[in-house]
Amino acid sequence: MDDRAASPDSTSSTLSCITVATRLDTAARSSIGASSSNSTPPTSQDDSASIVSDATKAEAPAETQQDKPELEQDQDQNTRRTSRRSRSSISTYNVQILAGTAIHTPTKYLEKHTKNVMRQERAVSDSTLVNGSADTKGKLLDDSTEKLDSDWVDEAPTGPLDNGSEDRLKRRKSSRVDLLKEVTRNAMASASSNLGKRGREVLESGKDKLQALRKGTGSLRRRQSESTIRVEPAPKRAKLSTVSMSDLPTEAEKAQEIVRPKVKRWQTQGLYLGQHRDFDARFTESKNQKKRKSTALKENQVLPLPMFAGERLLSLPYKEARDFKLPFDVFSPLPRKAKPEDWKKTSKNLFVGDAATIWKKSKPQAESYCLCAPEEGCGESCQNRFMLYECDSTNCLISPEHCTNRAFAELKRRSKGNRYDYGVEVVETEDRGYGVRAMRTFNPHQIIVEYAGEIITQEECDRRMNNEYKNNKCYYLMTFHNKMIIDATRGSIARFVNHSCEPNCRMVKWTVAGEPRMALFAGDRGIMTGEELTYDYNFDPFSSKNVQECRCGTASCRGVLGPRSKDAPKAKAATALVAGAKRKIQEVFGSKGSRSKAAGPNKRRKVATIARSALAKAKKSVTESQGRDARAEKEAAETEARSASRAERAIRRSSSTITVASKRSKVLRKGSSASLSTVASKRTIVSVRQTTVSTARPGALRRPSTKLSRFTSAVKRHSSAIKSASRKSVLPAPSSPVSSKAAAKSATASTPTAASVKSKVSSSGLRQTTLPFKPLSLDLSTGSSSPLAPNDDDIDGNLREFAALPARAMKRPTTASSVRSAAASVKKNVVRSVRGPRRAAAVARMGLGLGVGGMGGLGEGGSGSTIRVILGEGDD
Ligand SMILES: C[S@@+](CC[C@H](N)C(=O)[O-])C[C@H]1O[C@@H](n2cnc3c(N)ncnc32)[C@H](O)[C@@H]1O
Repeated sequence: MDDRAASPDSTSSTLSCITVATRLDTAARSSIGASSSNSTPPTSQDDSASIVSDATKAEAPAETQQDKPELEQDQDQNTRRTSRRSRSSISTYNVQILAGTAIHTPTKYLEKHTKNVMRQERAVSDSTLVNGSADTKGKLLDDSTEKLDSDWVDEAPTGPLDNGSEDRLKRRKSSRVDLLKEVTRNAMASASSNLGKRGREVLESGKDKLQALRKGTGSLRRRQSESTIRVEPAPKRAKLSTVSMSDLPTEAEKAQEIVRPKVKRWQTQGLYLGQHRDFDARFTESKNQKKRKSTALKENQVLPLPMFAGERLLSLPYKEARDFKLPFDVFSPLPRKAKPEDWKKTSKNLFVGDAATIWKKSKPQAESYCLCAPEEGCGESCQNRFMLYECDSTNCLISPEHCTNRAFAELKRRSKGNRYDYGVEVVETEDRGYGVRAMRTFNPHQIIVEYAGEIITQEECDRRMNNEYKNNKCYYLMTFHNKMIIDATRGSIARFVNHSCEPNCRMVKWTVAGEPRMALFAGDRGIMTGEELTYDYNFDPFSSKNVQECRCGTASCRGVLGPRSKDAPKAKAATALVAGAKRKIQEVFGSKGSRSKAAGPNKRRKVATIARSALAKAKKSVTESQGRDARAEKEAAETEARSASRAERAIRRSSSTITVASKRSKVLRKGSSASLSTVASKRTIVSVRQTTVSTARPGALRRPSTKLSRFTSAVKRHSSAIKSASRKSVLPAPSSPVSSKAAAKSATASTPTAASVKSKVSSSGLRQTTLPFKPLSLDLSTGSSSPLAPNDDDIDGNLREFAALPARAMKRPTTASSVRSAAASVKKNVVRSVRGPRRAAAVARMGLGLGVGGMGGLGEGGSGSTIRVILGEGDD
């Protein structure tokens, strides 16, 4: 070990010290790579090349800087690149070796001739020095400093080594140091021919420096001489060459050496092992594989790992499955891909055949506009929401970011995202064919997926049922709009959603940009990831033949796909039983007067007893089934009556206390040359009856009633608001009259109270007992309004849509100033709606000179906590 300490021979430093000839470096590396047997085991399959790499790691001792002379340390610092430690992890791949083109010295040869090599080191050094090609720093070999200095060499023992040294030499097992020496020797030998003039000069100067150093540094010299030097007297150069040449491997040997397969060492422990559930880290991979194949390995049923426990619970057959859900962030179910074969996909409604024509003719005329303020965000009180109209830029003033009533727009956005944004997938169920599962959570009432398909007429549906689908087990038909039908045989994923008597979703029809569209929405509880999506089909089987057993497995399962009142098939079965029994009796006893003579009296008696009991049973069954029917019908009737009375009450209350007006009006102007004439407020016609959600659904009865109850509570809130407003507020007269007529009007209405406003509203005919509202025309020039003719759209080509009343103007104009500002903003909008040369006139009339010409009635809004300004008869 001393010799190592004395000579800084770490591989890295050795290599880095060859600054003048980079080829030496390359040669040295290739030799190392070729002959190293001390590689680090590879850690992956692709890492086989690493078997031959990284020879620099293992055995070179850590050298200490204190052991070196000062100058040497300086030189080291200047020339050394990175530390051995930091380089050790870098795998080096010797391309020459891998390609089989490297000229190298096999390890075998090196080991065999270790001794020779050791002995010849000195000779090599000498010879290279003669040729002027030694390493400049004299650090390549342990004892290179000795070789450079003849005095020093003289001090070294020249005879046979002492016993200790010889032993140590014998004990040396590793060929590494020898290898390094061999490499260096080769490098130096080749350097002698490769070095140019300059290189040789550097070499010489290095030699001089070392000599100077030696002279001045007695301590180093002493240390060197004290150390056991294992170098033997230099053999003759001729001998070296003879030995080297004779022992060089032949070409065949080299080739064999190169192609010899490298043994791959597999990692048996570590982070990425045991990723499959049957892996046991205590065993080898092969043993694990064997175990996996044998059925003997049973999963720990009591305490399985959490991830596997969750998976197991979720994958149990649904009857055994426990009521258990892992949160999404703990267990994200991997999609079990089901690929339905005959599914032609489309995510948009396609009108087919006559349906397109019918659709164009029967486009819904009714419109809805919302009056929500931005802070309300089109929430529960939004009129559009209430009417199942989606808000958009044409019917809502709120920006899309703040409006929460744009479900289909959200769906469109989501469909452009990734599959988890989209959030649903087809899965195979145990006993109901395919189904749909949520891949994410959904909030209560959030849109999930659109039910899209081909829109066909009833006739086309019949044709398809009788021809194309006559052998089908599943139909994907749903009543849509105006007696049209959505056929989702070619349709969206929603067609796979199964029925449940306790569903977690609802299928709802909305009007989006004037078109009806169906979509599946989350129910009141919301949806968890992994949950199967279901809705109540309220299936109409058309005939008893089509009645299907329900396998939803819920507590309140009705037993069939359809409403409970469809117990009719059972009743029918009972009736058939009675008829069968009667027939039997007749067969036995024969018809009246012609009793069968064939049967003996005993047999007749026996059969008669059986027949009587059968008849009694059948009758009992009929009675029971009739009783069930009656009860079901009674229940249905009660529910309907309850809903109807609730609806009636709500309407009565609403009509007695408020007048709901739509926000959007249309300004109709008669294009006379002289004046800005008639501005008609064409009121939106909406009907509560339009809230039919989807056809033939008892749920549809419930839904409007829920809506109505919400509506009713909104109405109540407004009633109390108006009452308190009427107590508080006194509305002053508008400050600047519009015209003499308007001035007169405003004078008469100088101090309108809430009550007077109410009475005014009622006298103007705006007060409605039933919806829809009567449309009014508003004459700005005269300040009067009158009910519009039913078809008032033909006023003239200057018809313009009245810019919606700003939401601000809708908010509680209970004080004089707020009323004034509301009125002003109405006027501004009227003016804004006028374009072209008449605008100036309008501005003149409505704006500066004219001021506020009096407000319409102050009524209660239909929703939320706002009180809405209504342009009524006699108003500007
Ligand atoms: C619109 S498809 C639903 C998707 C269907 N499971 C499939 O594989 O294509 C309706 C059919 O699914 C089956 N189905 C849906 N819900 C069911 C339930 N709760 N019980 C039994 N069958 C059901 C019935 O065969 C029904 O006719």
